[in-house]
Amino acid sequence: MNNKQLTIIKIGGNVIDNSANLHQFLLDFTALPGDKILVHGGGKIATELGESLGVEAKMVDGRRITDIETLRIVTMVYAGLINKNMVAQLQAKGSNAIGLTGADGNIIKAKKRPIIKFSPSGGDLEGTEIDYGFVGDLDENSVSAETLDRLLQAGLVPVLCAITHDGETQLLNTNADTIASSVAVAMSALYETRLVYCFEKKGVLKDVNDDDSVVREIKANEFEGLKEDGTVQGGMIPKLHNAFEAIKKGVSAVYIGKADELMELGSGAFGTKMLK
Ligand SMILES: Nc1ncnc2c1ncn2[C@@H]1O[C@H](COP(=O)(O)OP(=O)(O)O)[C@@H](O)[C@H]1O
Ligand SMILES: CC(=O)N[C@@H](CCC(=O)OP(=O)(O)O)C(=O)O
Repeated sequence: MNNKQLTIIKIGGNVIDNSANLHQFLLDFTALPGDKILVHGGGKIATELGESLGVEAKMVDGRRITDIETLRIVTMVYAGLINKNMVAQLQAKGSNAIGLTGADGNIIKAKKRPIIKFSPSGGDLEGTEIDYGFVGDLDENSVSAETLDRLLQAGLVPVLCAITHDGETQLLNTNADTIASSVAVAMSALYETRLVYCFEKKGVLKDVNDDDSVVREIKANEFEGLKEDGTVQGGMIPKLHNAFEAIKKGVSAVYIGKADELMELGSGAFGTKMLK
């Protein structure tokens, strides 16, 4: 058992898009004790900028089809606009943040997703071939835990965006929930690691329209049933998949909850906790 503790927090695009919510979240993040890493998305902002430039967003199974035009947009939005603004805000709040893509320091090396047959159960796209374009998939060797550890030991707070690379000049777009999960798994070799997904709802909800219907704990073997009965849908499906992957592969604790309730994390009253 590692005695060093680390918290990895992922913040989604709906919170980033609201400046008051983002400001409060970054204050709470700064106040959180101990070593920490922030992973951010920003899908909503990339979609809006794309639309204003005449590039329509195409999502399949919660993942963005990333052609060359889209890759330019997401690189500008995630690695530039969002990442650098977040670092500047964290610096002003007293967190010594350093903003990084997966190419910086070779922190996350991904593999371009091959053209795959899409087979959701009963979906319209069943059997069709999908080319996701410049989307990067991660495996157990993708994240350099040693490099992240060196940054933490230097007193820095890594702020990772959803851009990775293949090591051969190509930048790739990787879902931020997946990055958070893979970083947490890799870091759990060195630290006792907890992973926290923050978004705009109070946790995984029994009824997505009732904000107070939070499910406090979900066991891995309950996930399939929640998908089948429609309790979890859309972006929540890949988020839960990533959450359970992390728990299965050695992360000590995984939570999904509301960004502005982050201060409740230690009290046991924060969001939904994933169980093995
Ligand atoms: N049972 C559920 N509980 C909470 N949210 C759910 C549920 N089922 C589907 N969702 C949807 O999942 C969304 C979160 O997924 P996503 O948009 O990918 O998150 P993020 O903003 O972190 O990227 C919520 O905004 C909500 O609309
Ligand atoms: C491949 C892929 O889908 N990448 C994501 C990366 C951003 C992200 O994950 O943003 P949120 O966390 O705000 O959804 C995308 O471009 O939407």
